[in-house]
Amino acid sequence: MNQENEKISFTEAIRWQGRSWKVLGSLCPSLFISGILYEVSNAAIPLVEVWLSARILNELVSERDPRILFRLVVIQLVSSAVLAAGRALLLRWKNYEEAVCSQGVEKIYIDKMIGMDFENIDSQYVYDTYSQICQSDNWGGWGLKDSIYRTAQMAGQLARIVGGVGLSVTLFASKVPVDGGYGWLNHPLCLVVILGILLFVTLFSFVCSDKANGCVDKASGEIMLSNRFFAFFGNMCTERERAADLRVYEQQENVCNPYMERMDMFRRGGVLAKTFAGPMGLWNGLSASLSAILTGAVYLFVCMKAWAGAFGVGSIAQYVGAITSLFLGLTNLLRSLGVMRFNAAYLKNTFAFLDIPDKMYQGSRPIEGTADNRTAAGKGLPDQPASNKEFEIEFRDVSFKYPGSQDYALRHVTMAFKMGRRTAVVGMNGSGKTTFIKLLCRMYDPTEGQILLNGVDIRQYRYSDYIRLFSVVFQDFVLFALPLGENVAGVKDYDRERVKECLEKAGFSRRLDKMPDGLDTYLYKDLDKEGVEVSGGEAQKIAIARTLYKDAPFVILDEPTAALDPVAEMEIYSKFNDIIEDKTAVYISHRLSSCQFCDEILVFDQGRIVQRGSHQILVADTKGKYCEMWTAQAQYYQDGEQKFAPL
Ligand SMILES: Nc1ncnc2c1ncn2[C@@H]1O[C@H](COP(=O)(O)OP(=O)(O)OP(=O)(O)O)[C@@H](O)[C@H]1O
Repeated sequence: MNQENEKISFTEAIRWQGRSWKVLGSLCPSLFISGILYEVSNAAIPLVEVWLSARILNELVSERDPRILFRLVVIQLVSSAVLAAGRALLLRWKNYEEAVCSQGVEKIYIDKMIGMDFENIDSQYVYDTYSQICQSDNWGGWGLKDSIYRTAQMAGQLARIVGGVGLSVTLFASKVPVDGGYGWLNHPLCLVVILGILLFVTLFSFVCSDKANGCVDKASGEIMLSNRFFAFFGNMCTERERAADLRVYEQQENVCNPYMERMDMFRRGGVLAKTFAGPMGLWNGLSASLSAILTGAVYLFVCMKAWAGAFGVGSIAQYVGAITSLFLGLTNLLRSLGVMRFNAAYLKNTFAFLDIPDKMYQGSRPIEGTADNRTAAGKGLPDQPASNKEFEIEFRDVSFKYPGSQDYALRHVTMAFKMGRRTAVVGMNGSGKTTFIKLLCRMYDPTEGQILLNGVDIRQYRYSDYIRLFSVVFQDFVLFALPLGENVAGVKDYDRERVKECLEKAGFSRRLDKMPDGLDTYLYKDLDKEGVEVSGGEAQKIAIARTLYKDAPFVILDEPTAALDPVAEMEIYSKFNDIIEDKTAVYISHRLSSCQFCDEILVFDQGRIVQRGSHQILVADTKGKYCEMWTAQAQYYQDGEQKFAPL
């Protein structure tokens, strides 16, 4: 990131800042208003207080009129109370808006990720860009969030400058009596020298703090990489799914700790410590000493003018406060501009992520009969998914390479799904079965060839309509830590009877009876401490029920019974026809005996369909791949039977 930062010019930084204002302005306009008002009040309140205090002090050392003094003290007290209360209210408003906006910014990324072309999710570039955003946010709130705070702070700094100028004008305008020997203080050169010192110290102090920031900037690449390692190994050690492996293979000691120890960054005497204690500390120290020198110079000048009789002693506090405010405002404004430029590199990365083009799901052709019928209200609507007889899908000479891969995962696949029929897809590991399903669901588009729905290229259809044609249990399906019923229905407002029916068909009814809150029982404990843990097989049954509830014309089951016990597996197979009804079913399994009930079996080998037909036909071809796999499996079972039969 530091190399990026070097390349970003100030004009470009303003461009990225402008873009972020546009995004944030529509996302959380109230945060801009509350943030700016809060920072301005923060800058203005001390100036008001110092001005009133100066009036009181001047009165004390001059006329000492009790009525005026009383009035001034009351004004001071009331205004302090009102301003403090106003600032507290503004802070409350700003904090609230910040929390809302922070969620909004996260939502921007979530929406982008969810709406993204599936193939992009797999891409290394997307992964890197997104991790960079998360890391910079975790590390220092860099990116969109910083751009909001920076804007508000700059407004506050401007207010400090304006206030400082306003309160210090009379310092330069008021003349000392010429006969006291201090007449030279009225000389315009004196004003020029004082302003020159102010300007020089401001600029030099800015340069010092910029150098100090530069030290962190230089280390930022390493810091983020270390953060990434730390987060990765740190999270790994706390993941429940890894707990067993970590213990059995002592991975904490052998993998996590050595990696974390190798990271020099956060250790005593490491890169970060050296950066803070070394040049960065020195630059910051120099900047602070210069500020002190400036304050000293201002005190001297102001006191001399007061001594010479240009104004009352009370005004000393006002002028010192005003000049300090002016100096702080100027330095911090310059610093903020520098930080804005620094942050531009993170904004650039953020927009590189948000601008990743989504090309895949551009089709607009509607598919009749594909309304979402999962809600309770949706059930029974005339626009439910029509019978599968209306949908025929054909692969026409489809070949496919994963993005960035040189090898074809599928080669010249040509086939059509016969309506209402069951198709089994079998093959060795890595032969292309899951890839075939991913293309069918349009997670990816073919590299060559076409997939057609009712004779039309599927790219032309509206994706939301197209995906409603499928119910899929993926090999690596995931359930939500939400109530069981919502997991099955995929919506909050669902038809409870239908969910129960689907769970029963999937063989989950006995477990459902034991669920403390029935369909309302939370799965896992992430969101509810009373949530229940389900076994791998039970989770698979819930995933099958989810498939049934969706009631789509195509049902795809990728290794649907891999985690089921033999009884549950047998139940699913014996009820398979009832479960699937008249839908088109695609079934991937390594257990060839379970494919026998299918009308057609497609045998994949190295991305090609090398055989197709019914079990009887395929098994009869003794030189074919299917027969080879079948014999290997049958052998295993026969051996087993021989071994265990006597028992
Ligand atoms: N995201 C990916 N990027 C690159 N290559 C991939 C990706 N996913 C799979 N592959 C490759 O594509 C080929 C086919 O994989 P696929 O997952 O379709 O096989 P499969 O037949 O389903 O295997 P299994 O029986 O083990 O589930 C494999 O060589 C695999 O390494």
